[in-house]
This record gives sequence, C-alpha cells and structure tokens, in this order.
Amino acid sequence: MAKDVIVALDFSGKEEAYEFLDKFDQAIYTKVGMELFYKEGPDIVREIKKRGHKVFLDLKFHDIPNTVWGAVRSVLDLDVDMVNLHIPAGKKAIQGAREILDQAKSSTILLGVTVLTSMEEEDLRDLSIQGSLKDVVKSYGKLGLDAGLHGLVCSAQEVEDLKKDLGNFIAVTPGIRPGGQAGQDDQKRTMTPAQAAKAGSDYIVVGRPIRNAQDPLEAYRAIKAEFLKEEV
Ligand SMILES: O=c1ccn([C@@H]2O[C@H](COP(=O)(O)O)[C@@H](O)[C@H]2O)c(=O)[nH]1
Repeated sequence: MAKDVIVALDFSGKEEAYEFLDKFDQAIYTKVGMELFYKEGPDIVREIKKRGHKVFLDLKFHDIPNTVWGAVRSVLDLDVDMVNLHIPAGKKAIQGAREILDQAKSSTILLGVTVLTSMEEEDLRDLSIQGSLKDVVKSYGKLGLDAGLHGLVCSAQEVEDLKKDLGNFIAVTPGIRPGGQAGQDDQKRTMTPAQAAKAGSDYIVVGRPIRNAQDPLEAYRAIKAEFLKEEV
C-alpha cells in the first residue's frame, strides 16, 4: 500500500488554502476538514481535486444511522479519496455507510475515528468512559472494522498493537509532531514521522507543523522524507 503524508488544510477560507497549495510543485494528499468545508462548501473539494490533489474529507460524521447515511450519500459525487465518521455513531451507521459506498462502486476509503488524538485518559473519565485509553481505542477499532471500515484514525502510538490484535487495516494517524515539537498545541498522543512509520502508520496527517513553518514546502519535504525513509 502506498504510504503518504496528508496535509491538513485547516484554513478559514479558500484564498488562504489556494495560496498555500500554490507553494507546492507537485500534487499532494490534502485533508479538508470542518473549518474549510463549512465555510466554502463542496466546491472547495471540487477545485482542490481539479488541481490534481487527493482529498481526505474529514467531516467526522456522528449522528443517528439515517443521518450518517444521508451525509455519505451527499458527498458521494465529490468522489473523495477518504471520508470518515466517528465510530461511536455505532455499528448500524458504519455498516450502512459502507454499503452505500459499495453499491455506488465507490473507491472512497471509509475511515472511523477511534479516540481523538487530542484526548488522554482523563478526558475519557470526564465522559464516564471506563477502561484504559488503549483498550477503548481497541474496542472501538474492532467494532468499526467488523462493521466494514477500511481503516481507522488513531494515534500512531496505538497502531502497532492494533495491527497485532485486529489484523491489517489502513492506519491514518494525526497528532504528528516532528522532533522537538512534542507537547505543542492541543495534541496529546503524538509521535514523530519516523516513529509513526516504524509503528506501521500508512498515512500521517500533518497540519500546523507544515502550515506554520517558515517554509511550508521545505517542512513538507522533510516530514515526508522522514516518514518514507522508515518504510520496509
Ligand atoms: O484524532 C484526530 C482526528 C483528526 N485530527 C485532525 O488532524 C489534523 C491535525 O492537525 P495538526 O495541526 O497537525 O495538529 C487536524 O485537522 C485535526 O482536525 C486530529 O488531529 N486528531
């Protein structure tokens, strides 16, 4: 499977997003999340794809099954490379989402978010969720994969154990912080690109370490080289 760096386009509008993309001399794997999508709507995805870039549409659907299915149907025509939902939306929501993609013969990868990488164990306690964070990620991951997900969004810290316990899946890991940047921002379960590669991540998601770098293109190249160097 091709491994890649997915660049999070967490911008407040299309002008900023296009200005950023213009810095790249090649097609890249992008992630369009709630901030940009809710501001610009589906046309932002169409335009980024028209420019040759891949798109992970990171809207994290989390609702009753019928509403999740409607959301999946609504984004089908965008033909994105990845789309996702929150696994606590439940088995029925996930099974139906996968069926909709399969029936449409879509090649979109369906991912489920386990536990956000900004969370640690005490955040689970605040939500009255018992058990260790690793166990919660594993049980959500198992439920999601059994229900038909192609892959999981989790921390790179969990990938090795998850693949050992649940078998192979597409592991997409945000919370990536290059050496020296751990503990920055709101991310709690972080790893460097090299650690993520060694742990078995298939795709790393990187936002601020690239976006806020003095030279985003250089930062992207360095992160990609570090991630792919570890490939076996
Ligand atoms: O568990 C999750 C799920 C999604 N994300 C998203 O990834 C990027 C990370 O951005 P950074 O600036 O590199 O922290 C962001 O768009 C999140 O919405 C995540 O971080 N964790």
